[in-house]
Amino acid sequence: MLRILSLSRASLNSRPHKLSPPFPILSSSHSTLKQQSQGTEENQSRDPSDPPRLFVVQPRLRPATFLQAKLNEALCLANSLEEQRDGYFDSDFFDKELPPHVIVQNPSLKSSKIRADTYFGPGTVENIKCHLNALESKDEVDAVFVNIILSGVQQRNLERIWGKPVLDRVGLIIEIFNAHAHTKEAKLQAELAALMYKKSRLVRVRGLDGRNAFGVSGEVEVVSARGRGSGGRGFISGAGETELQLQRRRILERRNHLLSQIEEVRRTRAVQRAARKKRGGVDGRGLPTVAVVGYTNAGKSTLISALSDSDLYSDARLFATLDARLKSVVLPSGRKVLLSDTVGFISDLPVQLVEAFHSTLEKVLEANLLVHVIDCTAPNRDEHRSTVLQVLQQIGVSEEKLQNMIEVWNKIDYEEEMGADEYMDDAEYVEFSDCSGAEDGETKDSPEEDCEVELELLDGKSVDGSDALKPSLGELGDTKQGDDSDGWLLSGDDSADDYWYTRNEQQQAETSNECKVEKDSEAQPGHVPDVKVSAVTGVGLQQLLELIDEKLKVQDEQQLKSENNVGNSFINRKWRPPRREDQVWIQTAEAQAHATVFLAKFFGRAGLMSFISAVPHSQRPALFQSLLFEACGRTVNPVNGAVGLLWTGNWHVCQEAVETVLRGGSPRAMPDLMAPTPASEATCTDMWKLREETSANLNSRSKVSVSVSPKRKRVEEFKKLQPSDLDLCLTASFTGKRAADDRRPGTPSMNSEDSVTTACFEFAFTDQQGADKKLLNLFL
Ligand SMILES: Nc1nc2c(ncn2[C@@H]2O[C@H](COP(=O)(O)OP(=O)(O)OP(=O)(O)O)[C@@H](O)[C@H]2O)c(=O)[nH]1
Ligand SMILES: [Mg+2]
Repeated sequence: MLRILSLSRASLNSRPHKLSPPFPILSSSHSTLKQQSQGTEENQSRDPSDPPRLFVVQPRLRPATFLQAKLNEALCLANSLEEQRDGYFDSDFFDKELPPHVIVQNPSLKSSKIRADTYFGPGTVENIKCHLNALESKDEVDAVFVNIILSGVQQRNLERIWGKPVLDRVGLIIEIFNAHAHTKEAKLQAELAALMYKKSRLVRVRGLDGRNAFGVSGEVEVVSARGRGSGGRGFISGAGETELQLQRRRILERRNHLLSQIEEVRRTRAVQRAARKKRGGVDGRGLPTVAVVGYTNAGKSTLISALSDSDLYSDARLFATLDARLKSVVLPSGRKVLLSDTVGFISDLPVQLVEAFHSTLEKVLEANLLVHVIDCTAPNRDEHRSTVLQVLQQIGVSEEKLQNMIEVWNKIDYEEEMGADEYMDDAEYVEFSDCSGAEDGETKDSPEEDCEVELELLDGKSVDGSDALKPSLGELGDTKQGDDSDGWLLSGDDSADDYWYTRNEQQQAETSNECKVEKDSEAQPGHVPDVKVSAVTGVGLQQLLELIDEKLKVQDEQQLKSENNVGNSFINRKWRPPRREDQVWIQTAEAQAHATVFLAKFFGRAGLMSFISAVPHSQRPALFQSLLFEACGRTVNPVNGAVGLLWTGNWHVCQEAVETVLRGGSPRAMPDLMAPTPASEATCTDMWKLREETSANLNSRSKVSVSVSPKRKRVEEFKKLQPSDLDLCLTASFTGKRAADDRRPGTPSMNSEDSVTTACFEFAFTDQQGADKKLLNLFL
C-alpha cells in the first residue's frame, strides 16, 4: 500500500478533467438533480476513460500508523472506482494521481459530538465546503468520499450543503463492486447489494418543484392506489400506499427479480457443468478444495496463479476479484487439489454485500481447508487479520476450520526490498500532504472557531521556533479532543509539518508496533505465520504446498480415526453391523479362510450359504462379520451368545474369541459365563431366566465341546477377567471327537472332517497346509 502511494505520489501531475460521470447505482436524489439539470440520464454507464474523481475526507484516528493505513486504504478505494474497457483498465493503477484528500476532526473520538444531521460539526462541514469550492474552480471533483459510515439523513444533508454527491464507505465499496463486476452473476449480486443499501436509506428530499419526495429521481410524492381495498383505515377504501411504501415495494420487487435471475444463472451453470461431465470433461468434484481467503489486495489471485501456473486476473485496484475461480494444483505427494480464489474482504464490509454474495462465499464454507493470505507490508495487518476472521465467522465458518487455517504472509520480497528505506521520509510526507489540494488561503475562510484552534497550534510552533513542542498525530488528537471547538480542519498545507509524524517518530511507532506484533505472536501462537511467501518471486511456494499436503493428510487421518472411534465405542451406542471399511481387520486370505471354515462348521455349509445369499452383495461382508461375532459369542457363551456378552459387559471376550478364530484357533465355551447369579447381583435377570429355561436344549444343540465346571463363579468375578485369563484354546484345527457324536445327523459339524473338506471344496479354498490361500468369493 505504501508503495502504491509513493509511486502514485511520484506521478502526481495535473491532468485534463472532463465532466462529472454519474454514479449509476447509488446516486442519491440530491446528486441526481444536478445530472438531470445537465441533461444526463440515470443509469447511464460510466466512461471508462474518465472515472469519477473523488475528494477524500478522512476522519482522524489514533494511533498515527492506524490513521495512515486507513488514509492509504481510502485513497486506494477512491482510485479503484473505475470500469474496464474490453476487460482492461485504461490506465495503470500506479500511474494514477492521488485523489485530493483532507484529514478532519473525528467526532466519534468525542462520543457525544457526533451530529445526527451531518455527522461532522458545522466547522468541519464548512471547511470541507471551502476545499470543494477551491477544487470546483478547477473542476476537479465529481463527488465526496467520506471514509466512515453515514446514515441516509446525514448523507442527504451533506450533499445538500456541499452540492456534490456524497459516498460513504459502504456506498463506495458497493459502487466499486458494481464497476468491477464482469460476469452476469457478479453483476446481479452487486446490483442486489446496491438495492438493499438503497432500501436502508430511503429519505425524503426536496424535488425539483420544491416538494418533498422520495426516490432516486426526486419525483414528486404520489400516492399509489395499491392497498386501497386491503390496507388503510377507512371503511370504504384503504388509505392507499404511501410514497415510502411504494418505493420499498418497488425495491422488493426488483430484489425478488434479481434473486430469481441469480438462481437461474446458477442453475444454468449446474446444467452446463453436468453436460461437460457427460461429454467426458473433468468435473473436479471429489477433489479436496482449498479456499484462499484474505483481505482485499493481499495477493490471493497472484498466489493462486503462481501455485497453479495459471494466469488469474490480479490488479492493485481493490476488489479485482469478484467471482470464485478454481484452479487445480498437484501437491508434493502427488495428490491433486483445487485452489479456490475468493472475493477479498475489507473492514466494514457492507452486510448487503455479504448477503448478496452469499452463494459465492459458500465456496469458502464448502472448502476442506482455508489458506489465509495476509499482506505483510500492511502496517495494520493485525486489523486485516481480525477483519478476515470476523467475516469468516459471520458467514458461518466453523471454529475447527478456523483453527486449522494456514496463515500465509505474502509479499515478503517487498519487505526485503524496502529494508532500511522502510518508511517514508519527511520530504515524502510533505509532498504527500500537499496533494490534499487545499489552497493557502483556505483556512481564512473557515469559521472563526476553527481558525482559532489552528492558529493556536501554528502559534505554538512559531513561538518556539523549533519542533520540540511539535505534537505527534496521536497527541494532537488528544489536544483537539480536549478543546471544545468542533470541526476544525486539517488542510494539507498546515499538516505538512505539524500533523504528520516525523520519520523518527514514525519509525518509533512502527518499531513499537512491530514489537507488539511480535509479542502478540508469542502470546497467541495463531498469529505467527505458518509460512512466508512471495507470490511474485516464488519464494516459499514449495513450503506452502507441503504444508497444505500435510494438513490435508492429517485431516484424512483424523477423519479415519474418528470413524474408527465411532466403530469402537460400541458400549456407548447401539450396536450396528460393521461397515465395509471395517473389514480391514480381516487382513489376510488365511484369516478369511479360518473365519469361513469356522462359520461353515458352526452354521453348516448350507446354512451359511443360505444366510449369505439372502442379502445383496454389498451387505455380505457386514453379514459375514456379524455371523462371525455371533458364532464366536455362541461358542464361548452358548446360552446368550454375543448379545449376552455385550449386555453383561464382556464384549472383550467375544472379540478375543474372534481373534482366536482368525488366527486359526478354536474358542471354547466359558462355563463361568453361564453361571447363575443372585437376582440382586445379576445385570439382567430375564436373561438368566432364559438361560435356565432353555439351557438344556441349547446345550444339546451346541456344536462345540463344552466342559462344564461344577464350580460357579459370581458375576463380579468373571467381570474382572482379562482376555489373557480366558480359557481360549489356540489349536490349529478342531480335533475333538466328542461333539461329532452329539451333532444332528446330516448336520455338518466343526469337528467333522467331511465338513471341513466340503467347506474347502465349496469355497474353492485349498487346505490349510497348502501354499495358496485364496480369497473366498463371499466378499464379492
Ligand atoms: N511485491 C509483491 N507484490 C505482490 C505480491 N503478490 C501480489 N502482489 C501485488 O499485489 C496486488 C494485488 O494482487 P491480487 O492478487 O490482485 O490481490 P487479491 O488479494 O487477489 O486482491 P482482490 O482480488 O482485490 O481481493 C497486485 O498488484 C500484485 O501484483 C508479492 O508477493 N509481492
Ligand atoms: Mg483477487
